[in-house]
Amino acid sequence: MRSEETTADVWLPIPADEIDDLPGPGESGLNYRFWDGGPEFPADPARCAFYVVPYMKGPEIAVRPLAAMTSVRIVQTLSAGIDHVTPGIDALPPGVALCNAKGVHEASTAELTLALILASLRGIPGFVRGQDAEEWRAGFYPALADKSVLIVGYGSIGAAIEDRLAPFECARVVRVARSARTTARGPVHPLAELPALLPQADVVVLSTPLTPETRHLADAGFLARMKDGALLVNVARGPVVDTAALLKEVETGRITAALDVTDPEPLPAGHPLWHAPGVLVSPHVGGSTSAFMPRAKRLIAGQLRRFAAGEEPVNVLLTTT
Ligand SMILES: NC(=O)c1ccc[n+]([C@@H]2O[C@H](COP(=O)([O-])OP(=O)(O)OC[C@H]3O[C@@H](n4cnc5c(N)ncnc54)[C@H](O)[C@@H]3O)[C@@H](O)[C@H]2O)c1
Ligand SMILES: O=C(O)[C@H](O)COP(=O)(O)O
Repeated sequence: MRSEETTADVWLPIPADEIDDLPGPGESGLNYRFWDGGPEFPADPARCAFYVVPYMKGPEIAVRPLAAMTSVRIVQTLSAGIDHVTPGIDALPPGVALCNAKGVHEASTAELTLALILASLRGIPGFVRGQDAEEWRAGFYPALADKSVLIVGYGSIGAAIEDRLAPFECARVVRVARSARTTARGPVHPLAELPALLPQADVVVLSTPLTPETRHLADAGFLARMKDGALLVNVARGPVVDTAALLKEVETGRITAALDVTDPEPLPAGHPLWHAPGVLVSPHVGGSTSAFMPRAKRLIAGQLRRFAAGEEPVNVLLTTT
């Protein structure tokens, strides 16, 4: 990477001096430019070869500089989901690798999934309200033990959720992904089998990416197939659930829900989901923990070392044509 022709700009949303083990600008020919998603981005986007998309920003920010990045080779997100970047990929030249943050979010998102399942089943939100009101609200609540859990979107996060379910003595963990495969734990069922599997699950976890195929995957028909008393957990993306259909279903008290992601997001004041019966909402914090920054920095440093050495990046989800 040393010659003049290969000297290239890297746009980082984290200052270069805060990331250990980055290839030094002298040795690599890489020229680090800081952009945190603010209104001013570095001059000369046409020189950018490696763009690290600022974290937790919507498409309007993530995508804004893409059209001007005529020599970009790698677009790296710090999120697992790339739905906020895909609206901009048509503007990219061919051969650009779009890489996600596989390895960064699994542990944190799986932890939150367990927290939401346990809190919802065991009635923790009601205890917090009781404590606020100084009321002793004793009762009987469902356990996770002996329950059947269905994970829809069994990828990196789905597998991390299954890892964390292991000590809870569930009756079954059932896995669904786009297509069938076998894992050391057992089969992953194809999406076509979902309608038959839904009525058997006590807890249904959504951990798919948001794609045209998964938008409103949990629609009225999906929700109607869920067992009476079942819990729906969404840690995927808000629009994977049809919010209007979910509101109708929870109003009847037939099912409950725990949502780390909502549609719309952020959920505005006055939205009916805030006070819907049996619905626990967390503000899209699945990946937002102390584990994020060290893991994100390690990913960036590794990708840039590979880039400077002329090696292929990891976590490539697609290459533009
Ligand atoms: N709540 C959060 O803070 C948070 C954090 C990280 C990721 N996420 C979301 O979780 C998603 C999954 O992340 P991952 O790292 O596990 O991705 P992944 O690519 O490893 O796994 C996704 C799985 O979903 C399956 N899938 C895709 N389309 C499907 C469909 N139509 N029906 C059923 N399954 C389908 C795939 O086959 C794959 O097994 C991300 O795309 C992101 O949207 C949310
Ligand atoms: O997909 C993820 O990793 C998290 O949900 C954060 O995604 P975002 O940065 O696209 O909001």
